[in-house]
Amino acid sequence: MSERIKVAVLGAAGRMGSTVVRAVQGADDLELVATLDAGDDLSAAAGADVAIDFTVPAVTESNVHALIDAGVHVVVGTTGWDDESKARVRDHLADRPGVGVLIAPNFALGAVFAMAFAARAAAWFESVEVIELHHPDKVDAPSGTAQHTAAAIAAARTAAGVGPSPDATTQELDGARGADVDGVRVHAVRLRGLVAHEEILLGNAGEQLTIRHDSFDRVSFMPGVLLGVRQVGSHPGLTVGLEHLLDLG
Ligand SMILES: NC(=O)c1ccc[n+]([C@@H]2O[C@H](COP(=O)([O-])OP(=O)(O)OC[C@H]3O[C@@H](n4cnc5c(N)ncnc54)[C@H](O)[C@@H]3O)[C@@H](O)[C@H]2O)c1
Ligand SMILES: O=C(O)C1=N[C@H](C(=O)O)CCC1
Repeated sequence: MSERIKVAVLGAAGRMGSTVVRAVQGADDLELVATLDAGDDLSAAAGADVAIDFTVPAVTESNVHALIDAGVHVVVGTTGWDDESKARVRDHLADRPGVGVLIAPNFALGAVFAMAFAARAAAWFESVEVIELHHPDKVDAPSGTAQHTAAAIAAARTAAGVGPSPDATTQELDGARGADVDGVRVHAVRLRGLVAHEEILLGNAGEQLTIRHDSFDRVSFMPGVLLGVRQVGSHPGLTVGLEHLLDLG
């Protein structure tokens, strides 16, 4: 058998991190060499080939820079990334050829396909809005997935020369029309009992297309996380979105 990939998990005590630890332990080609949570010394991850970060938006970027310095590939599921923080990682990686970082707002395969289908359809519908629905312990809104979805929809509509969704609202309570992500309205629901869900609503005169994805359990993210771990070393530089590993990018 070829050598196993040495894996470190950051945020290992969390909802996602603990699920990832079990998934790595269950994979014959992976070896769990470090589990870290808040307060642990990041240098414990330096012996890994790949580190997986499911921490919190406030710390994920500094974790990634430290791991790049240590020459460790990184698979990032933590959300909260913006254009500036991604640009800083891209610049850092330019000085560390061979190191790969994959940032994916959603590792559930169905969610990645839902985003891709929505972006393809978006140029053909007059109206489009995104609704994301999550458990109430989530700290960021709107979800990273919804922002990634809206950005892809906006890019597809711009490329096709489609204008903004029609909206006659002139009077509103703050927030009633949701957040504006690249011109696409995004609404966030927080409800006990939910895990991670997204609907993309597309409307034309006389018809509606609804694309919906549901993660009922965090195990849904594991095939995508493991795919990222196995492939990140062959994708030097920064990759944003699992779609690029599924030939959907
Ligand atoms: N990409 C995806 O598919 C996907 C799926 C689910 C969740 N997420 C994202 O993953 C992140 C984590 O979600 P969660 O539900 O597991 O949160 P959580 O709060 O359950 O877990 C976060 C963990 O990170 C730990 N942590 C905090 N600071 C740390 C540090 N400096 N070093 C190491 N660990 C640290 C916390 O103690 C906690 O155990 C969120 O940003 C969430 O949006 C992404
Ligand atoms: O539970 C969370 O938190 C999730 N966060 C990601 C996001 O913000 O898109 C992915 C789904 C679950």
